Amino acid sequence: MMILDTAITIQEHRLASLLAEGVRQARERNRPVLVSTVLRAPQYDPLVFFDHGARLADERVFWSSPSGDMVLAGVDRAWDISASGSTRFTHIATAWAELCGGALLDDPFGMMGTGPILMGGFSFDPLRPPTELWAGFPDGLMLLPRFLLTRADGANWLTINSVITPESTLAAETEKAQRVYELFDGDGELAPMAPGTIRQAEDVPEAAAWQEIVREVERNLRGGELGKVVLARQYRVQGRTVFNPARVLNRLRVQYNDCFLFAVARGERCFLGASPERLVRLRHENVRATCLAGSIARGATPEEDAQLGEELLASAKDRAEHEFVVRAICDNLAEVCGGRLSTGPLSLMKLRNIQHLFTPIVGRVSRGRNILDLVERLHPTPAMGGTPREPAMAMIREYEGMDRGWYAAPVGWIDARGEGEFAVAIRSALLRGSQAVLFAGCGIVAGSDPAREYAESCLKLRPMLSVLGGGA
Ligand SMILES: C=C(O[C@@H]1C=C(C(=O)O)C=C[C@H]1O)C(=O)O
Repeated sequence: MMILDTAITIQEHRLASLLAEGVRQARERNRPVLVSTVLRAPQYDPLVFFDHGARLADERVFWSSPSGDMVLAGVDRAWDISASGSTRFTHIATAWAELCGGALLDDPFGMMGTGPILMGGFSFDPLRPPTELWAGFPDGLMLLPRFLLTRADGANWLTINSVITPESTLAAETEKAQRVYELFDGDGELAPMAPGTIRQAEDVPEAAAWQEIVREVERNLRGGELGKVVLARQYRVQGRTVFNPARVLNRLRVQYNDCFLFAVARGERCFLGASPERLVRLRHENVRATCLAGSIARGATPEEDAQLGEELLASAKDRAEHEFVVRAICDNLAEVCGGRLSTGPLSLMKLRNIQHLFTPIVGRVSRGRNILDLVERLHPTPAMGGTPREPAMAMIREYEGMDRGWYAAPVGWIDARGEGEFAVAIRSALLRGSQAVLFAGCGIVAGSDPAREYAESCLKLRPMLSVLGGGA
């Protein structure tokens, strides 16, 4: 047994015998064998763990549910499952179930968010040809981290995953697993980010051109069959120095703690954000989904703020935009929840610089469902695509003229039982070195005003822009 300063205690003989059994089984069964060990971990900041991971590996993932209730920091890849096209969700779910089927688990605790967990995401539209911007982010990519630090209910857990193939050797697998010690090195603090780190920024397309697109789409919506189409745009930023994802996440954690924080880092690119929008959660057959659509600014005073909230609640246009989302989510979940589905009251979700109309949905599914099945049914909701779904997607392809990549698409995790949680990857940016591409979109309905939609998209860019150093 080896005890380190950081008090991570690994029973190395136990890990070694599990790995040896994995090597034996992989050869005997002539297939990959997943081996997973869960340990108690010290009170170490998962974000520091994520930051240290950059020294060790090209691939890192981060997830935090609102208020940090469940934090997952994954470093290095033990395995991945990628997929393209319209079968991407089922392909990944099937391959994952197969891998978990023959797994060797050493987990005396059984805590949610520990053990074998796949983390990653999907592109918004698998029918749109990909571009260089999103290289390394295919239609679907879920990573099994080699090392996963979980914070749940105030305690930390460390999972070490290995996937052993018939070609693996015990010595190589042991050596890879033991690199975990390097992640707990150092003082456990993140260096702060220097303020004013942005040198230059531009709207893509240019503001007037984007408003022209909104105008044209709005014209199409008047009297047509389409109810709503979401149009997005980019804001491209050039930093003074390379953006460090962990420091950016650290600022998001301070300023947007009520959101889902997520990051998927692959080589020099990192997609990250702070999204207020859950797509769906599945835990013990209980489903939760979020309808979020309809937006207005926060007020400078409590009175003004309350007045703006009232204005949003009374706005027929925003209510219509919101209702499309509620109806679609209920319809899509009704197929699996039947009558065990209920819609909470409409209220306001107040975020740091924007407020939204919000309706929670809860339901129950029968045993054996997996979260990816629910993600497939729900994505894209009319909050990100439009309604009806297919014609709205076709219109986005025709008018938007950009590669959304993983923006506005599902990002999250699934465990070995098929449970997990996905958020919608909005309020997000793709970092690459000292460059960042930020994304924001707005629901367009008949009667939408291009200038107001542009202003709303600016509000939605603000969270990422402020943490990148571009003002409040
Ligand atoms: C598309 C975005 O946000 C979505 C669009 C909203 C709207 O149009 O009112 C509100 C919340 C989100 O569902 C984004 O932030 O990029």
